[in-house]
Amino acid sequence: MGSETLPKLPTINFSEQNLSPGTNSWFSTCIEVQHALEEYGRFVAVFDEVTLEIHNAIFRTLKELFDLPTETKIQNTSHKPYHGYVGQLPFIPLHESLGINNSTTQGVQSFTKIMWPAGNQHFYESVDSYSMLLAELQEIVMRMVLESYGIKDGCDSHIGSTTHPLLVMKNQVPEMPVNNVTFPCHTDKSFTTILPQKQVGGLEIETKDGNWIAFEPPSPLPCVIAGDAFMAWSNGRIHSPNHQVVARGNEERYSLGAAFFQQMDNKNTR
Ligand SMILES: O=C(O)CCC(=O)C(=O)O
Ligand SMILES: [Fe+2]
Repeated sequence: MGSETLPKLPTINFSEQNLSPGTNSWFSTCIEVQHALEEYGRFVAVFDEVTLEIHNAIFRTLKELFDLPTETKIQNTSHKPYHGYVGQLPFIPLHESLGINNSTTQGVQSFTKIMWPAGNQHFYESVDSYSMLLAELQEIVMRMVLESYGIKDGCDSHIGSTTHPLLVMKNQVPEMPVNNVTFPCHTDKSFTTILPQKQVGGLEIETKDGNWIAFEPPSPLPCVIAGDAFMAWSNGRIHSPNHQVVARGNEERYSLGAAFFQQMDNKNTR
């Protein structure tokens, strides 16, 4: 499996100017989003609200979280597989993750209470405000896709209830500095997943023609990946790419996966 760095990542600018519905720049951004999701199933988002300061605060606080004792981390349970605490699994021994359900409602608050019964205002505030921003970006992407497919009348009636589970992850440094897969190849089940990552690298995505490319946008730019729900909803137009994480270098890698699920009312969309 060859791996190379793609010289140009599809990058889309979600600046204020591009976000005014009805303007030419809104419409051309909708087309860019549609094209990137159909051709590549991914893009890098330039979203000014996600500043370097917010980004750095998140990654500092993730270290603090994973440094908690395992006895504390296993208190985070979920009825969904892989959404509670994951760690020390024989087939992914370097990987640890914690799921935060309903991250845009009360989820971050409940999660913070489980991890720090005496409170951790800094963790709560950084993760809560960050997940709100990522949810906002995901809803913009959804609206843009609806618009570019010509589903204009009342986007709101096509967007049902949305859920925003957040996964926070840590991959340890392998003992042997070879290409170790720390998070195996998969597609996401969501509509979209936003993956902000610290500048350590390691995320690889398979292109439609079967090549693996490193996908490493500069901080704080997050990457947006389409998942299986978006592919199914679009009758296969949108591509849900295989991706994986490979350990590189000698630094621990922290990442987030902010998933976006929604119920779509499809009755008027054909
Ligand atoms: O750690 C990453 O960057 C990727 C994680 C991932 O693919 C996922 O959460 O679905
Ligand atoms: Fe994924």
